[in-house]
Amino acid sequence: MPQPTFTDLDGLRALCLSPLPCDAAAMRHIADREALLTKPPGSLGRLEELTRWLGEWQHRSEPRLDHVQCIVFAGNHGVVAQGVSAWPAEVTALMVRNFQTGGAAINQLARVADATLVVLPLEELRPTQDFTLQPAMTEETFLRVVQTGFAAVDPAADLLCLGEMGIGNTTPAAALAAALFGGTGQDWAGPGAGSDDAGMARKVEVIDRGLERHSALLCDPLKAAQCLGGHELAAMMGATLAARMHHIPVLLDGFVCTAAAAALHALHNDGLKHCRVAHCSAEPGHARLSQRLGQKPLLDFGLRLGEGSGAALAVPLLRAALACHLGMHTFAEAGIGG
Ligand SMILES: O=C(O)c1ccc[n+]([C@@H]2O[C@H](COP(=O)([O-])O)[C@@H](O)[C@H]2O)c1
Ligand SMILES: Cc1cc2nc[nH]c2cc1C
Repeated sequence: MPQPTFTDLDGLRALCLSPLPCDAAAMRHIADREALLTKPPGSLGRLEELTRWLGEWQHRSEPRLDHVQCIVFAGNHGVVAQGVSAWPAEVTALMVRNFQTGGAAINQLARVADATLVVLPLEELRPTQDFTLQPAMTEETFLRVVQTGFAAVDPAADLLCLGEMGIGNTTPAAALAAALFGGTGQDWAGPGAGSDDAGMARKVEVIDRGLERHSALLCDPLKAAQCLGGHELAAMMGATLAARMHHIPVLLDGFVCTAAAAALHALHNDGLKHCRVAHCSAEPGHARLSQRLGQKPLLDFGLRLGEGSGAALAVPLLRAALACHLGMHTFAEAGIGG
């Protein structure tokens, strides 16, 4: 498939609204085999549903997980100047270096998941604009980072794990969630990477000011993502869209990643059907956000790290689902039953 070029929001919107290439026949084939395996029907619970989901989106009646790609997008945020994070913006670049030298949690979890890790700092880590004063990104910058995210996806991947790093990014994520699903800063803000009560109060107020400033545009999910989001959020949205076009199922990570992808759901009710929320973050808004997307996170481990950590952690679960589906004997093969 040729790489699309996003020159305006309407072109991007058209792709977001284009038909969803799922494969119902592959899913039926998997369900038919599942019924023959040596176990009471349905007894492998959600593992069975996950195998069908992989086949439906990979377009394979025998799904594979030979090549798992994990992408961590990194960006900085203008709103950090307003004291919305417990950490200074410089930590974003320092953590990118840590990813590149193998020292972060995601390096270990990606290795355990047998995933190829790609780390992509966006816009040379220049911060977005402060969204309480102006749109976080111009339309041009927004489209450029969406495109970068789209292009980062390996079309040959069997599964994509998405993650991010960006000091301050739980603030744009909460603002975007409020814009897409309603509510205020109070409804969607959480402690992020460790904000105290005073930091949380600043965050709530910053989100509310952003919602107020851009209120005229927020009925459009793409405008909301441009005005309130961030570089790494826009790139994750682009990567999620690319994965759908390339028939690659996606594991979304925590609150920030899910909020970024949620714009696709807001544009089209089925826009995230090829995605699963991998875990429920301890960030309080994440459970509600997952619910609004009709998603039940696969794991609930109290993680609140980002980096794609929860997505990588869920990969062995998918490998387990496939191992059972592909490796088990049927009743006939095992000589059980009449
Ligand atoms: O996505 C999540 O569930 C999540 C929850 C808490 C913190 N984070 C990470 O923490 C950073 C943002 O926190 P903050 O407080 O600076 O907005 C950013 O690098 C995220 O990857 C991410
Ligand atoms: C140290 C640190 C590591 C992170 N990884 C993702 N977000 C993070 C935020 C901080 C502060």
